[in-house]
Amino acid sequence: MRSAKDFFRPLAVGAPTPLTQVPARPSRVIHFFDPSNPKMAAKVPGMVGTVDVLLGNLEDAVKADRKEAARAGLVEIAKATDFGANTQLWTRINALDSPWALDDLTTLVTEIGDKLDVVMVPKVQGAEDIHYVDRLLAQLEAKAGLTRPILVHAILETARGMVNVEEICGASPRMQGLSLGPADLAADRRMKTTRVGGGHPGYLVRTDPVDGDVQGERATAQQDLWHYTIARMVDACAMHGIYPYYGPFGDIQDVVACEDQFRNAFLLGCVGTWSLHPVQIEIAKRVFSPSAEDVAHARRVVAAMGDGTGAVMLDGKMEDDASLKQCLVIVELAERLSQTDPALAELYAVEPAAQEG
Ligand SMILES: CC(C)(COP(=O)(O)OP(=O)(O)OC[C@H]1O[C@@H](n2cnc3c(N)ncnc32)[C@H](O)[C@@H]1OP(=O)(O)O)[C@@H](O)C(=O)NCCC(=O)NCCSC(=O)C[C@H](O)C(=O)O
Ligand SMILES: [Mg+2]
Repeated sequence: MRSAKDFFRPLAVGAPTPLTQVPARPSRVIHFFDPSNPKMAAKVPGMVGTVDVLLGNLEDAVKADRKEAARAGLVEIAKATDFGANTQLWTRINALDSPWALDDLTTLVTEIGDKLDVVMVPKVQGAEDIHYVDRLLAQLEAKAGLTRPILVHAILETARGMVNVEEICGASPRMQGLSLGPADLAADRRMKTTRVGGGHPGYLVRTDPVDGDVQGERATAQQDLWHYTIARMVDACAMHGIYPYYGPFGDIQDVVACEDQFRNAFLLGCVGTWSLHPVQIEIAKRVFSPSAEDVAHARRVVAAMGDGTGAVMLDGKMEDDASLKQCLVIVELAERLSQTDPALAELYAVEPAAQEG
């Protein structure tokens, strides 16, 4: 473990100084594309400004014999594309135990490191994986002459990674956030699901029998398979000042259940999610932006609470310091999103002066 004094020192001579705070840029939707797929790659320039993050995926979903093509394709796209101020470029590299991860990092940082905001690392098991990437990134940044550090995002998709979630979040000042990898995590945990995220109709609770009639009609309610996992991620991220995200929802056609899954994650504290197909982009943006009603209510509470102390009644409900703090989360998120999204600025009626602050 590094001492507190060393924690924010560069890990290689000439590497940029680590950030003490993760930049709070909108990342409601992390849109995955396969850079080796010509049809998807052609769509990327047109998606700039419509998604918060464009992620060139090099790992799973890219066939083994397309790994080099995907890496080269991402370099080409990054060099040719102006991502503007409101869309970040991220990548998901191959797993650290694969034959491709080292070349992924070496090529991407030296070729397009100046355009790359975040490297997503899959199947992170513990702090040792982050330490490895941290040092390597510092060496490569120094070699490439980069002036700002590339951040790291870990995917939780093993039981060991989940058990070590707190140490992963705190392993480096580069840590930007965590995503849930429900498909790999389910397999590693030996869960009996066969889906990429989402629920399962068999995971339910049933009301008690009436008059001992166990065969009688009894209401059931499907439960959320991911509640425990997401809640743990959210706490670990909040503790370390980094951001939690849901992950993939593989049933592309079921836009209704997709929205439900995204909203559960939003309500529990996640700041964004992945989109795997263009149809999921608008869902993610809508769900991870607070509603106009919630923003208006939150502002009323903030106004009613004055100096923030004491308790007041508003619409028959008690408001105090703790509800004020929840409302400030909503108001601050709305103001941050309004700075990059004119439609939301209008929806939330944010004054231009507030947008600049
Ligand atoms: C899921 C898909 C394979 C579906 O692709 P396709 O069959 O081509 O869908 P459509 O015909 O509906 O596509 C319509 C047009 O849209 C383009 N398209 C599709 N997806 C994308 C995209 N992601 N970005 C940009 N453009 C896209 C198609 O090319 C069509 O174009 P056109 O013909 O010109 O109209 C496909 O969507 C896909 O591969 N998506 C990404 C999948 C992915 O990244 N998977 C990895 C992340 S999930 C994971 O890894 C699990 C996780 O790690 C865990 O453990 O849980
Ligand atoms: Mg996975």
